[in-house]
Amino acid sequence: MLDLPLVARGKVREVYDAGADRLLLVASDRISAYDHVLPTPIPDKGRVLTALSVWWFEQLTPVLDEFGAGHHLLSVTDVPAEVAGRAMLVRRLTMLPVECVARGYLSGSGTVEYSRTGSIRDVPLPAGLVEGSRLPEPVFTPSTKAEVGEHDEAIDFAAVVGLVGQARAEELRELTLALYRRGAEIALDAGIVLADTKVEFGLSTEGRLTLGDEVLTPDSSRFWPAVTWSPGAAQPSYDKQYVRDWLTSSGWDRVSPPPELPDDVVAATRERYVTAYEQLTGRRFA
Ligand SMILES: CCOC(=O)Cn1cc(-c2ncnc(N)c2C#N)cn1
Repeated sequence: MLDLPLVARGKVREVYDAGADRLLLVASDRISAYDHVLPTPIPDKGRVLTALSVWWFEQLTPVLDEFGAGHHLLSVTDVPAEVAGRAMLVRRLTMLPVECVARGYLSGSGTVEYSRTGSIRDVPLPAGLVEGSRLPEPVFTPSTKAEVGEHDEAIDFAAVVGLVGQARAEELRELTLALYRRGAEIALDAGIVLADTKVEFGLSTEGRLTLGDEVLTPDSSRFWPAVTWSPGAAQPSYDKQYVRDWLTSSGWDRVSPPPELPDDVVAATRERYVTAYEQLTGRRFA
């Protein structure tokens, strides 16, 4: 355990108090599937996803600049040795109470909502879309942060206005969609469909809108292999499909504590994270 005060613990990450206006975001090697944290870690997952977030912060800085916004990353080297490579020293922000989700494709809860209403939230969509369909335009589908262990609650744009005001709500929507568009474009060039993503923003001590949290990782986004993309059924997850398929084949009931993963599934899943990083960034994962 780090000798820093723990601020928050998520399924696969922790946030520590790193002193004067700083936090330490630590990514673990834990993996979650079907809303359960699995008992078997995926070696290097934390390091790969941290390296990916750092790279995305670099790639998305021009988009942030267009909006006069910043990001919270300060350092990945000025961190305790025991978490080196899987920790980000970040600026402490006043987080805005909105999970900013952008969807470029129809999937999961989006498909359910669409099949009932022909739209997602307050955004009408054309008829005939199916699971996995690319949307005509990316859609902003915010939610409020749930308590740890609960599901985030979908809210509409009016509710965002109620939380942060009209101007800020519009800024969050436009910036979230701009970040998603740029990320989706870069990802598709690398053979990965970025189906959707969740980003979080806060205000810096100077009152500047600042991108926080992790960015465009397989934990905060749906990554699908572009080569297998085929609307009409659930798309295979780029990184979690081996785990999901093995869990299903194992007969696990998805309620009792999940079983340990076999070594080959662990190794194949680690390889998917490393490959995603190397394909996206063009850099070797050390
Ligand atoms: C364990 C998982 O929980 C979270 O990451 C959510 N969270 C974000 C913060 C935060 N708070 C102030 N400033 C920031 N820069 C951040 C960030 N990122 C706290 N919890």
